[in-house]
Amino acid sequence: MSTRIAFLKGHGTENDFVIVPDPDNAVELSPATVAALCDRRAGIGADGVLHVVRSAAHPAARHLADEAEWFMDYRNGDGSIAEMCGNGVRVFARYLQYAGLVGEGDLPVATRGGVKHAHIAKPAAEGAPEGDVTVSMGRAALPEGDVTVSVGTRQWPARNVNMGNPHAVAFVDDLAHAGDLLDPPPFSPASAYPDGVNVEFVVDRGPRHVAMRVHERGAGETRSCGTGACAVAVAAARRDGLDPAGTGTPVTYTVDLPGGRLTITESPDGEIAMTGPAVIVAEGEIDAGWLAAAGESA
Ligand SMILES: N[C@@H](CCC[C@H](N)C(=O)O)C(=O)O
Repeated sequence: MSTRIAFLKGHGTENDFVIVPDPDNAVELSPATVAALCDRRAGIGADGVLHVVRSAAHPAARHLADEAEWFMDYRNGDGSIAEMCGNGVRVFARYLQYAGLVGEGDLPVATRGGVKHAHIAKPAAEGAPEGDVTVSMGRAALPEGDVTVSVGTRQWPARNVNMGNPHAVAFVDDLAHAGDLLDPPPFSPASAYPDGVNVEFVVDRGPRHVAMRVHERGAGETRSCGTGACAVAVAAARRDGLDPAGTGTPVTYTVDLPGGRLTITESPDGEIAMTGPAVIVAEGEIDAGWLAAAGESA
């Protein structure tokens, strides 16, 4: 009888993930096996994988074990590794709650971008839907330098924002101008993003309210990107002449994505909080033989 590996499927504003609970870091997840799991026709299908490992059991997180028991070993759908995934942290927290490993309230999560602090809210009332999850995402870095993003014959200046992972934020007149986003949008200069970039296209919806589409590095166009929404909120605030630093007043933007809505607040100390839903939709078992063969056939 073939061995089985437990998995769950979850999403945050429709940025979807295969969740692989593996406290002791015993499951071999090569780039090829991750890509096979995320394949929407031959696999389970997802934008990425959340490998749930105890920090003490993973070489990339052992140094964080005193601060956070759990490590989100995040992989993009193509098998590549990214520093951070904002929606992923919310879904990761929801999984730990679902599994009875943590309760509502505060939860530190180790990531390759450092320890992020999540807060799982209580439902609004008895029998109400699950409460949202808020994640302290750290500060945005805004490297100087002109960046240009293009789609077909159109091109736009983009703001370079780093949320632990790289983003290029372009304000456009119409989200349809981003086209079908099947391929990564070209950017220049190439030196701006030596490791690739997530590209956000943004339009205004009202005061401190924007809508966006995103082409994610390693995943293609997705229905939501949490780090991308934070990058967009900061870029929109600076464009609007708003910087909470030193003012004592936080700045909040509502960011609409194809898969839902996120609320992003930048505090006077620069810390960015992202709030949104996180949902576990299914659980099942993966045939370990299939997974091993997927890794070998790549
Ligand atoms: N969807 C994520 C971002 C995942 C990583 C990204 N594709 C990258 O390579 O940097 C989010 O919600 O932040």
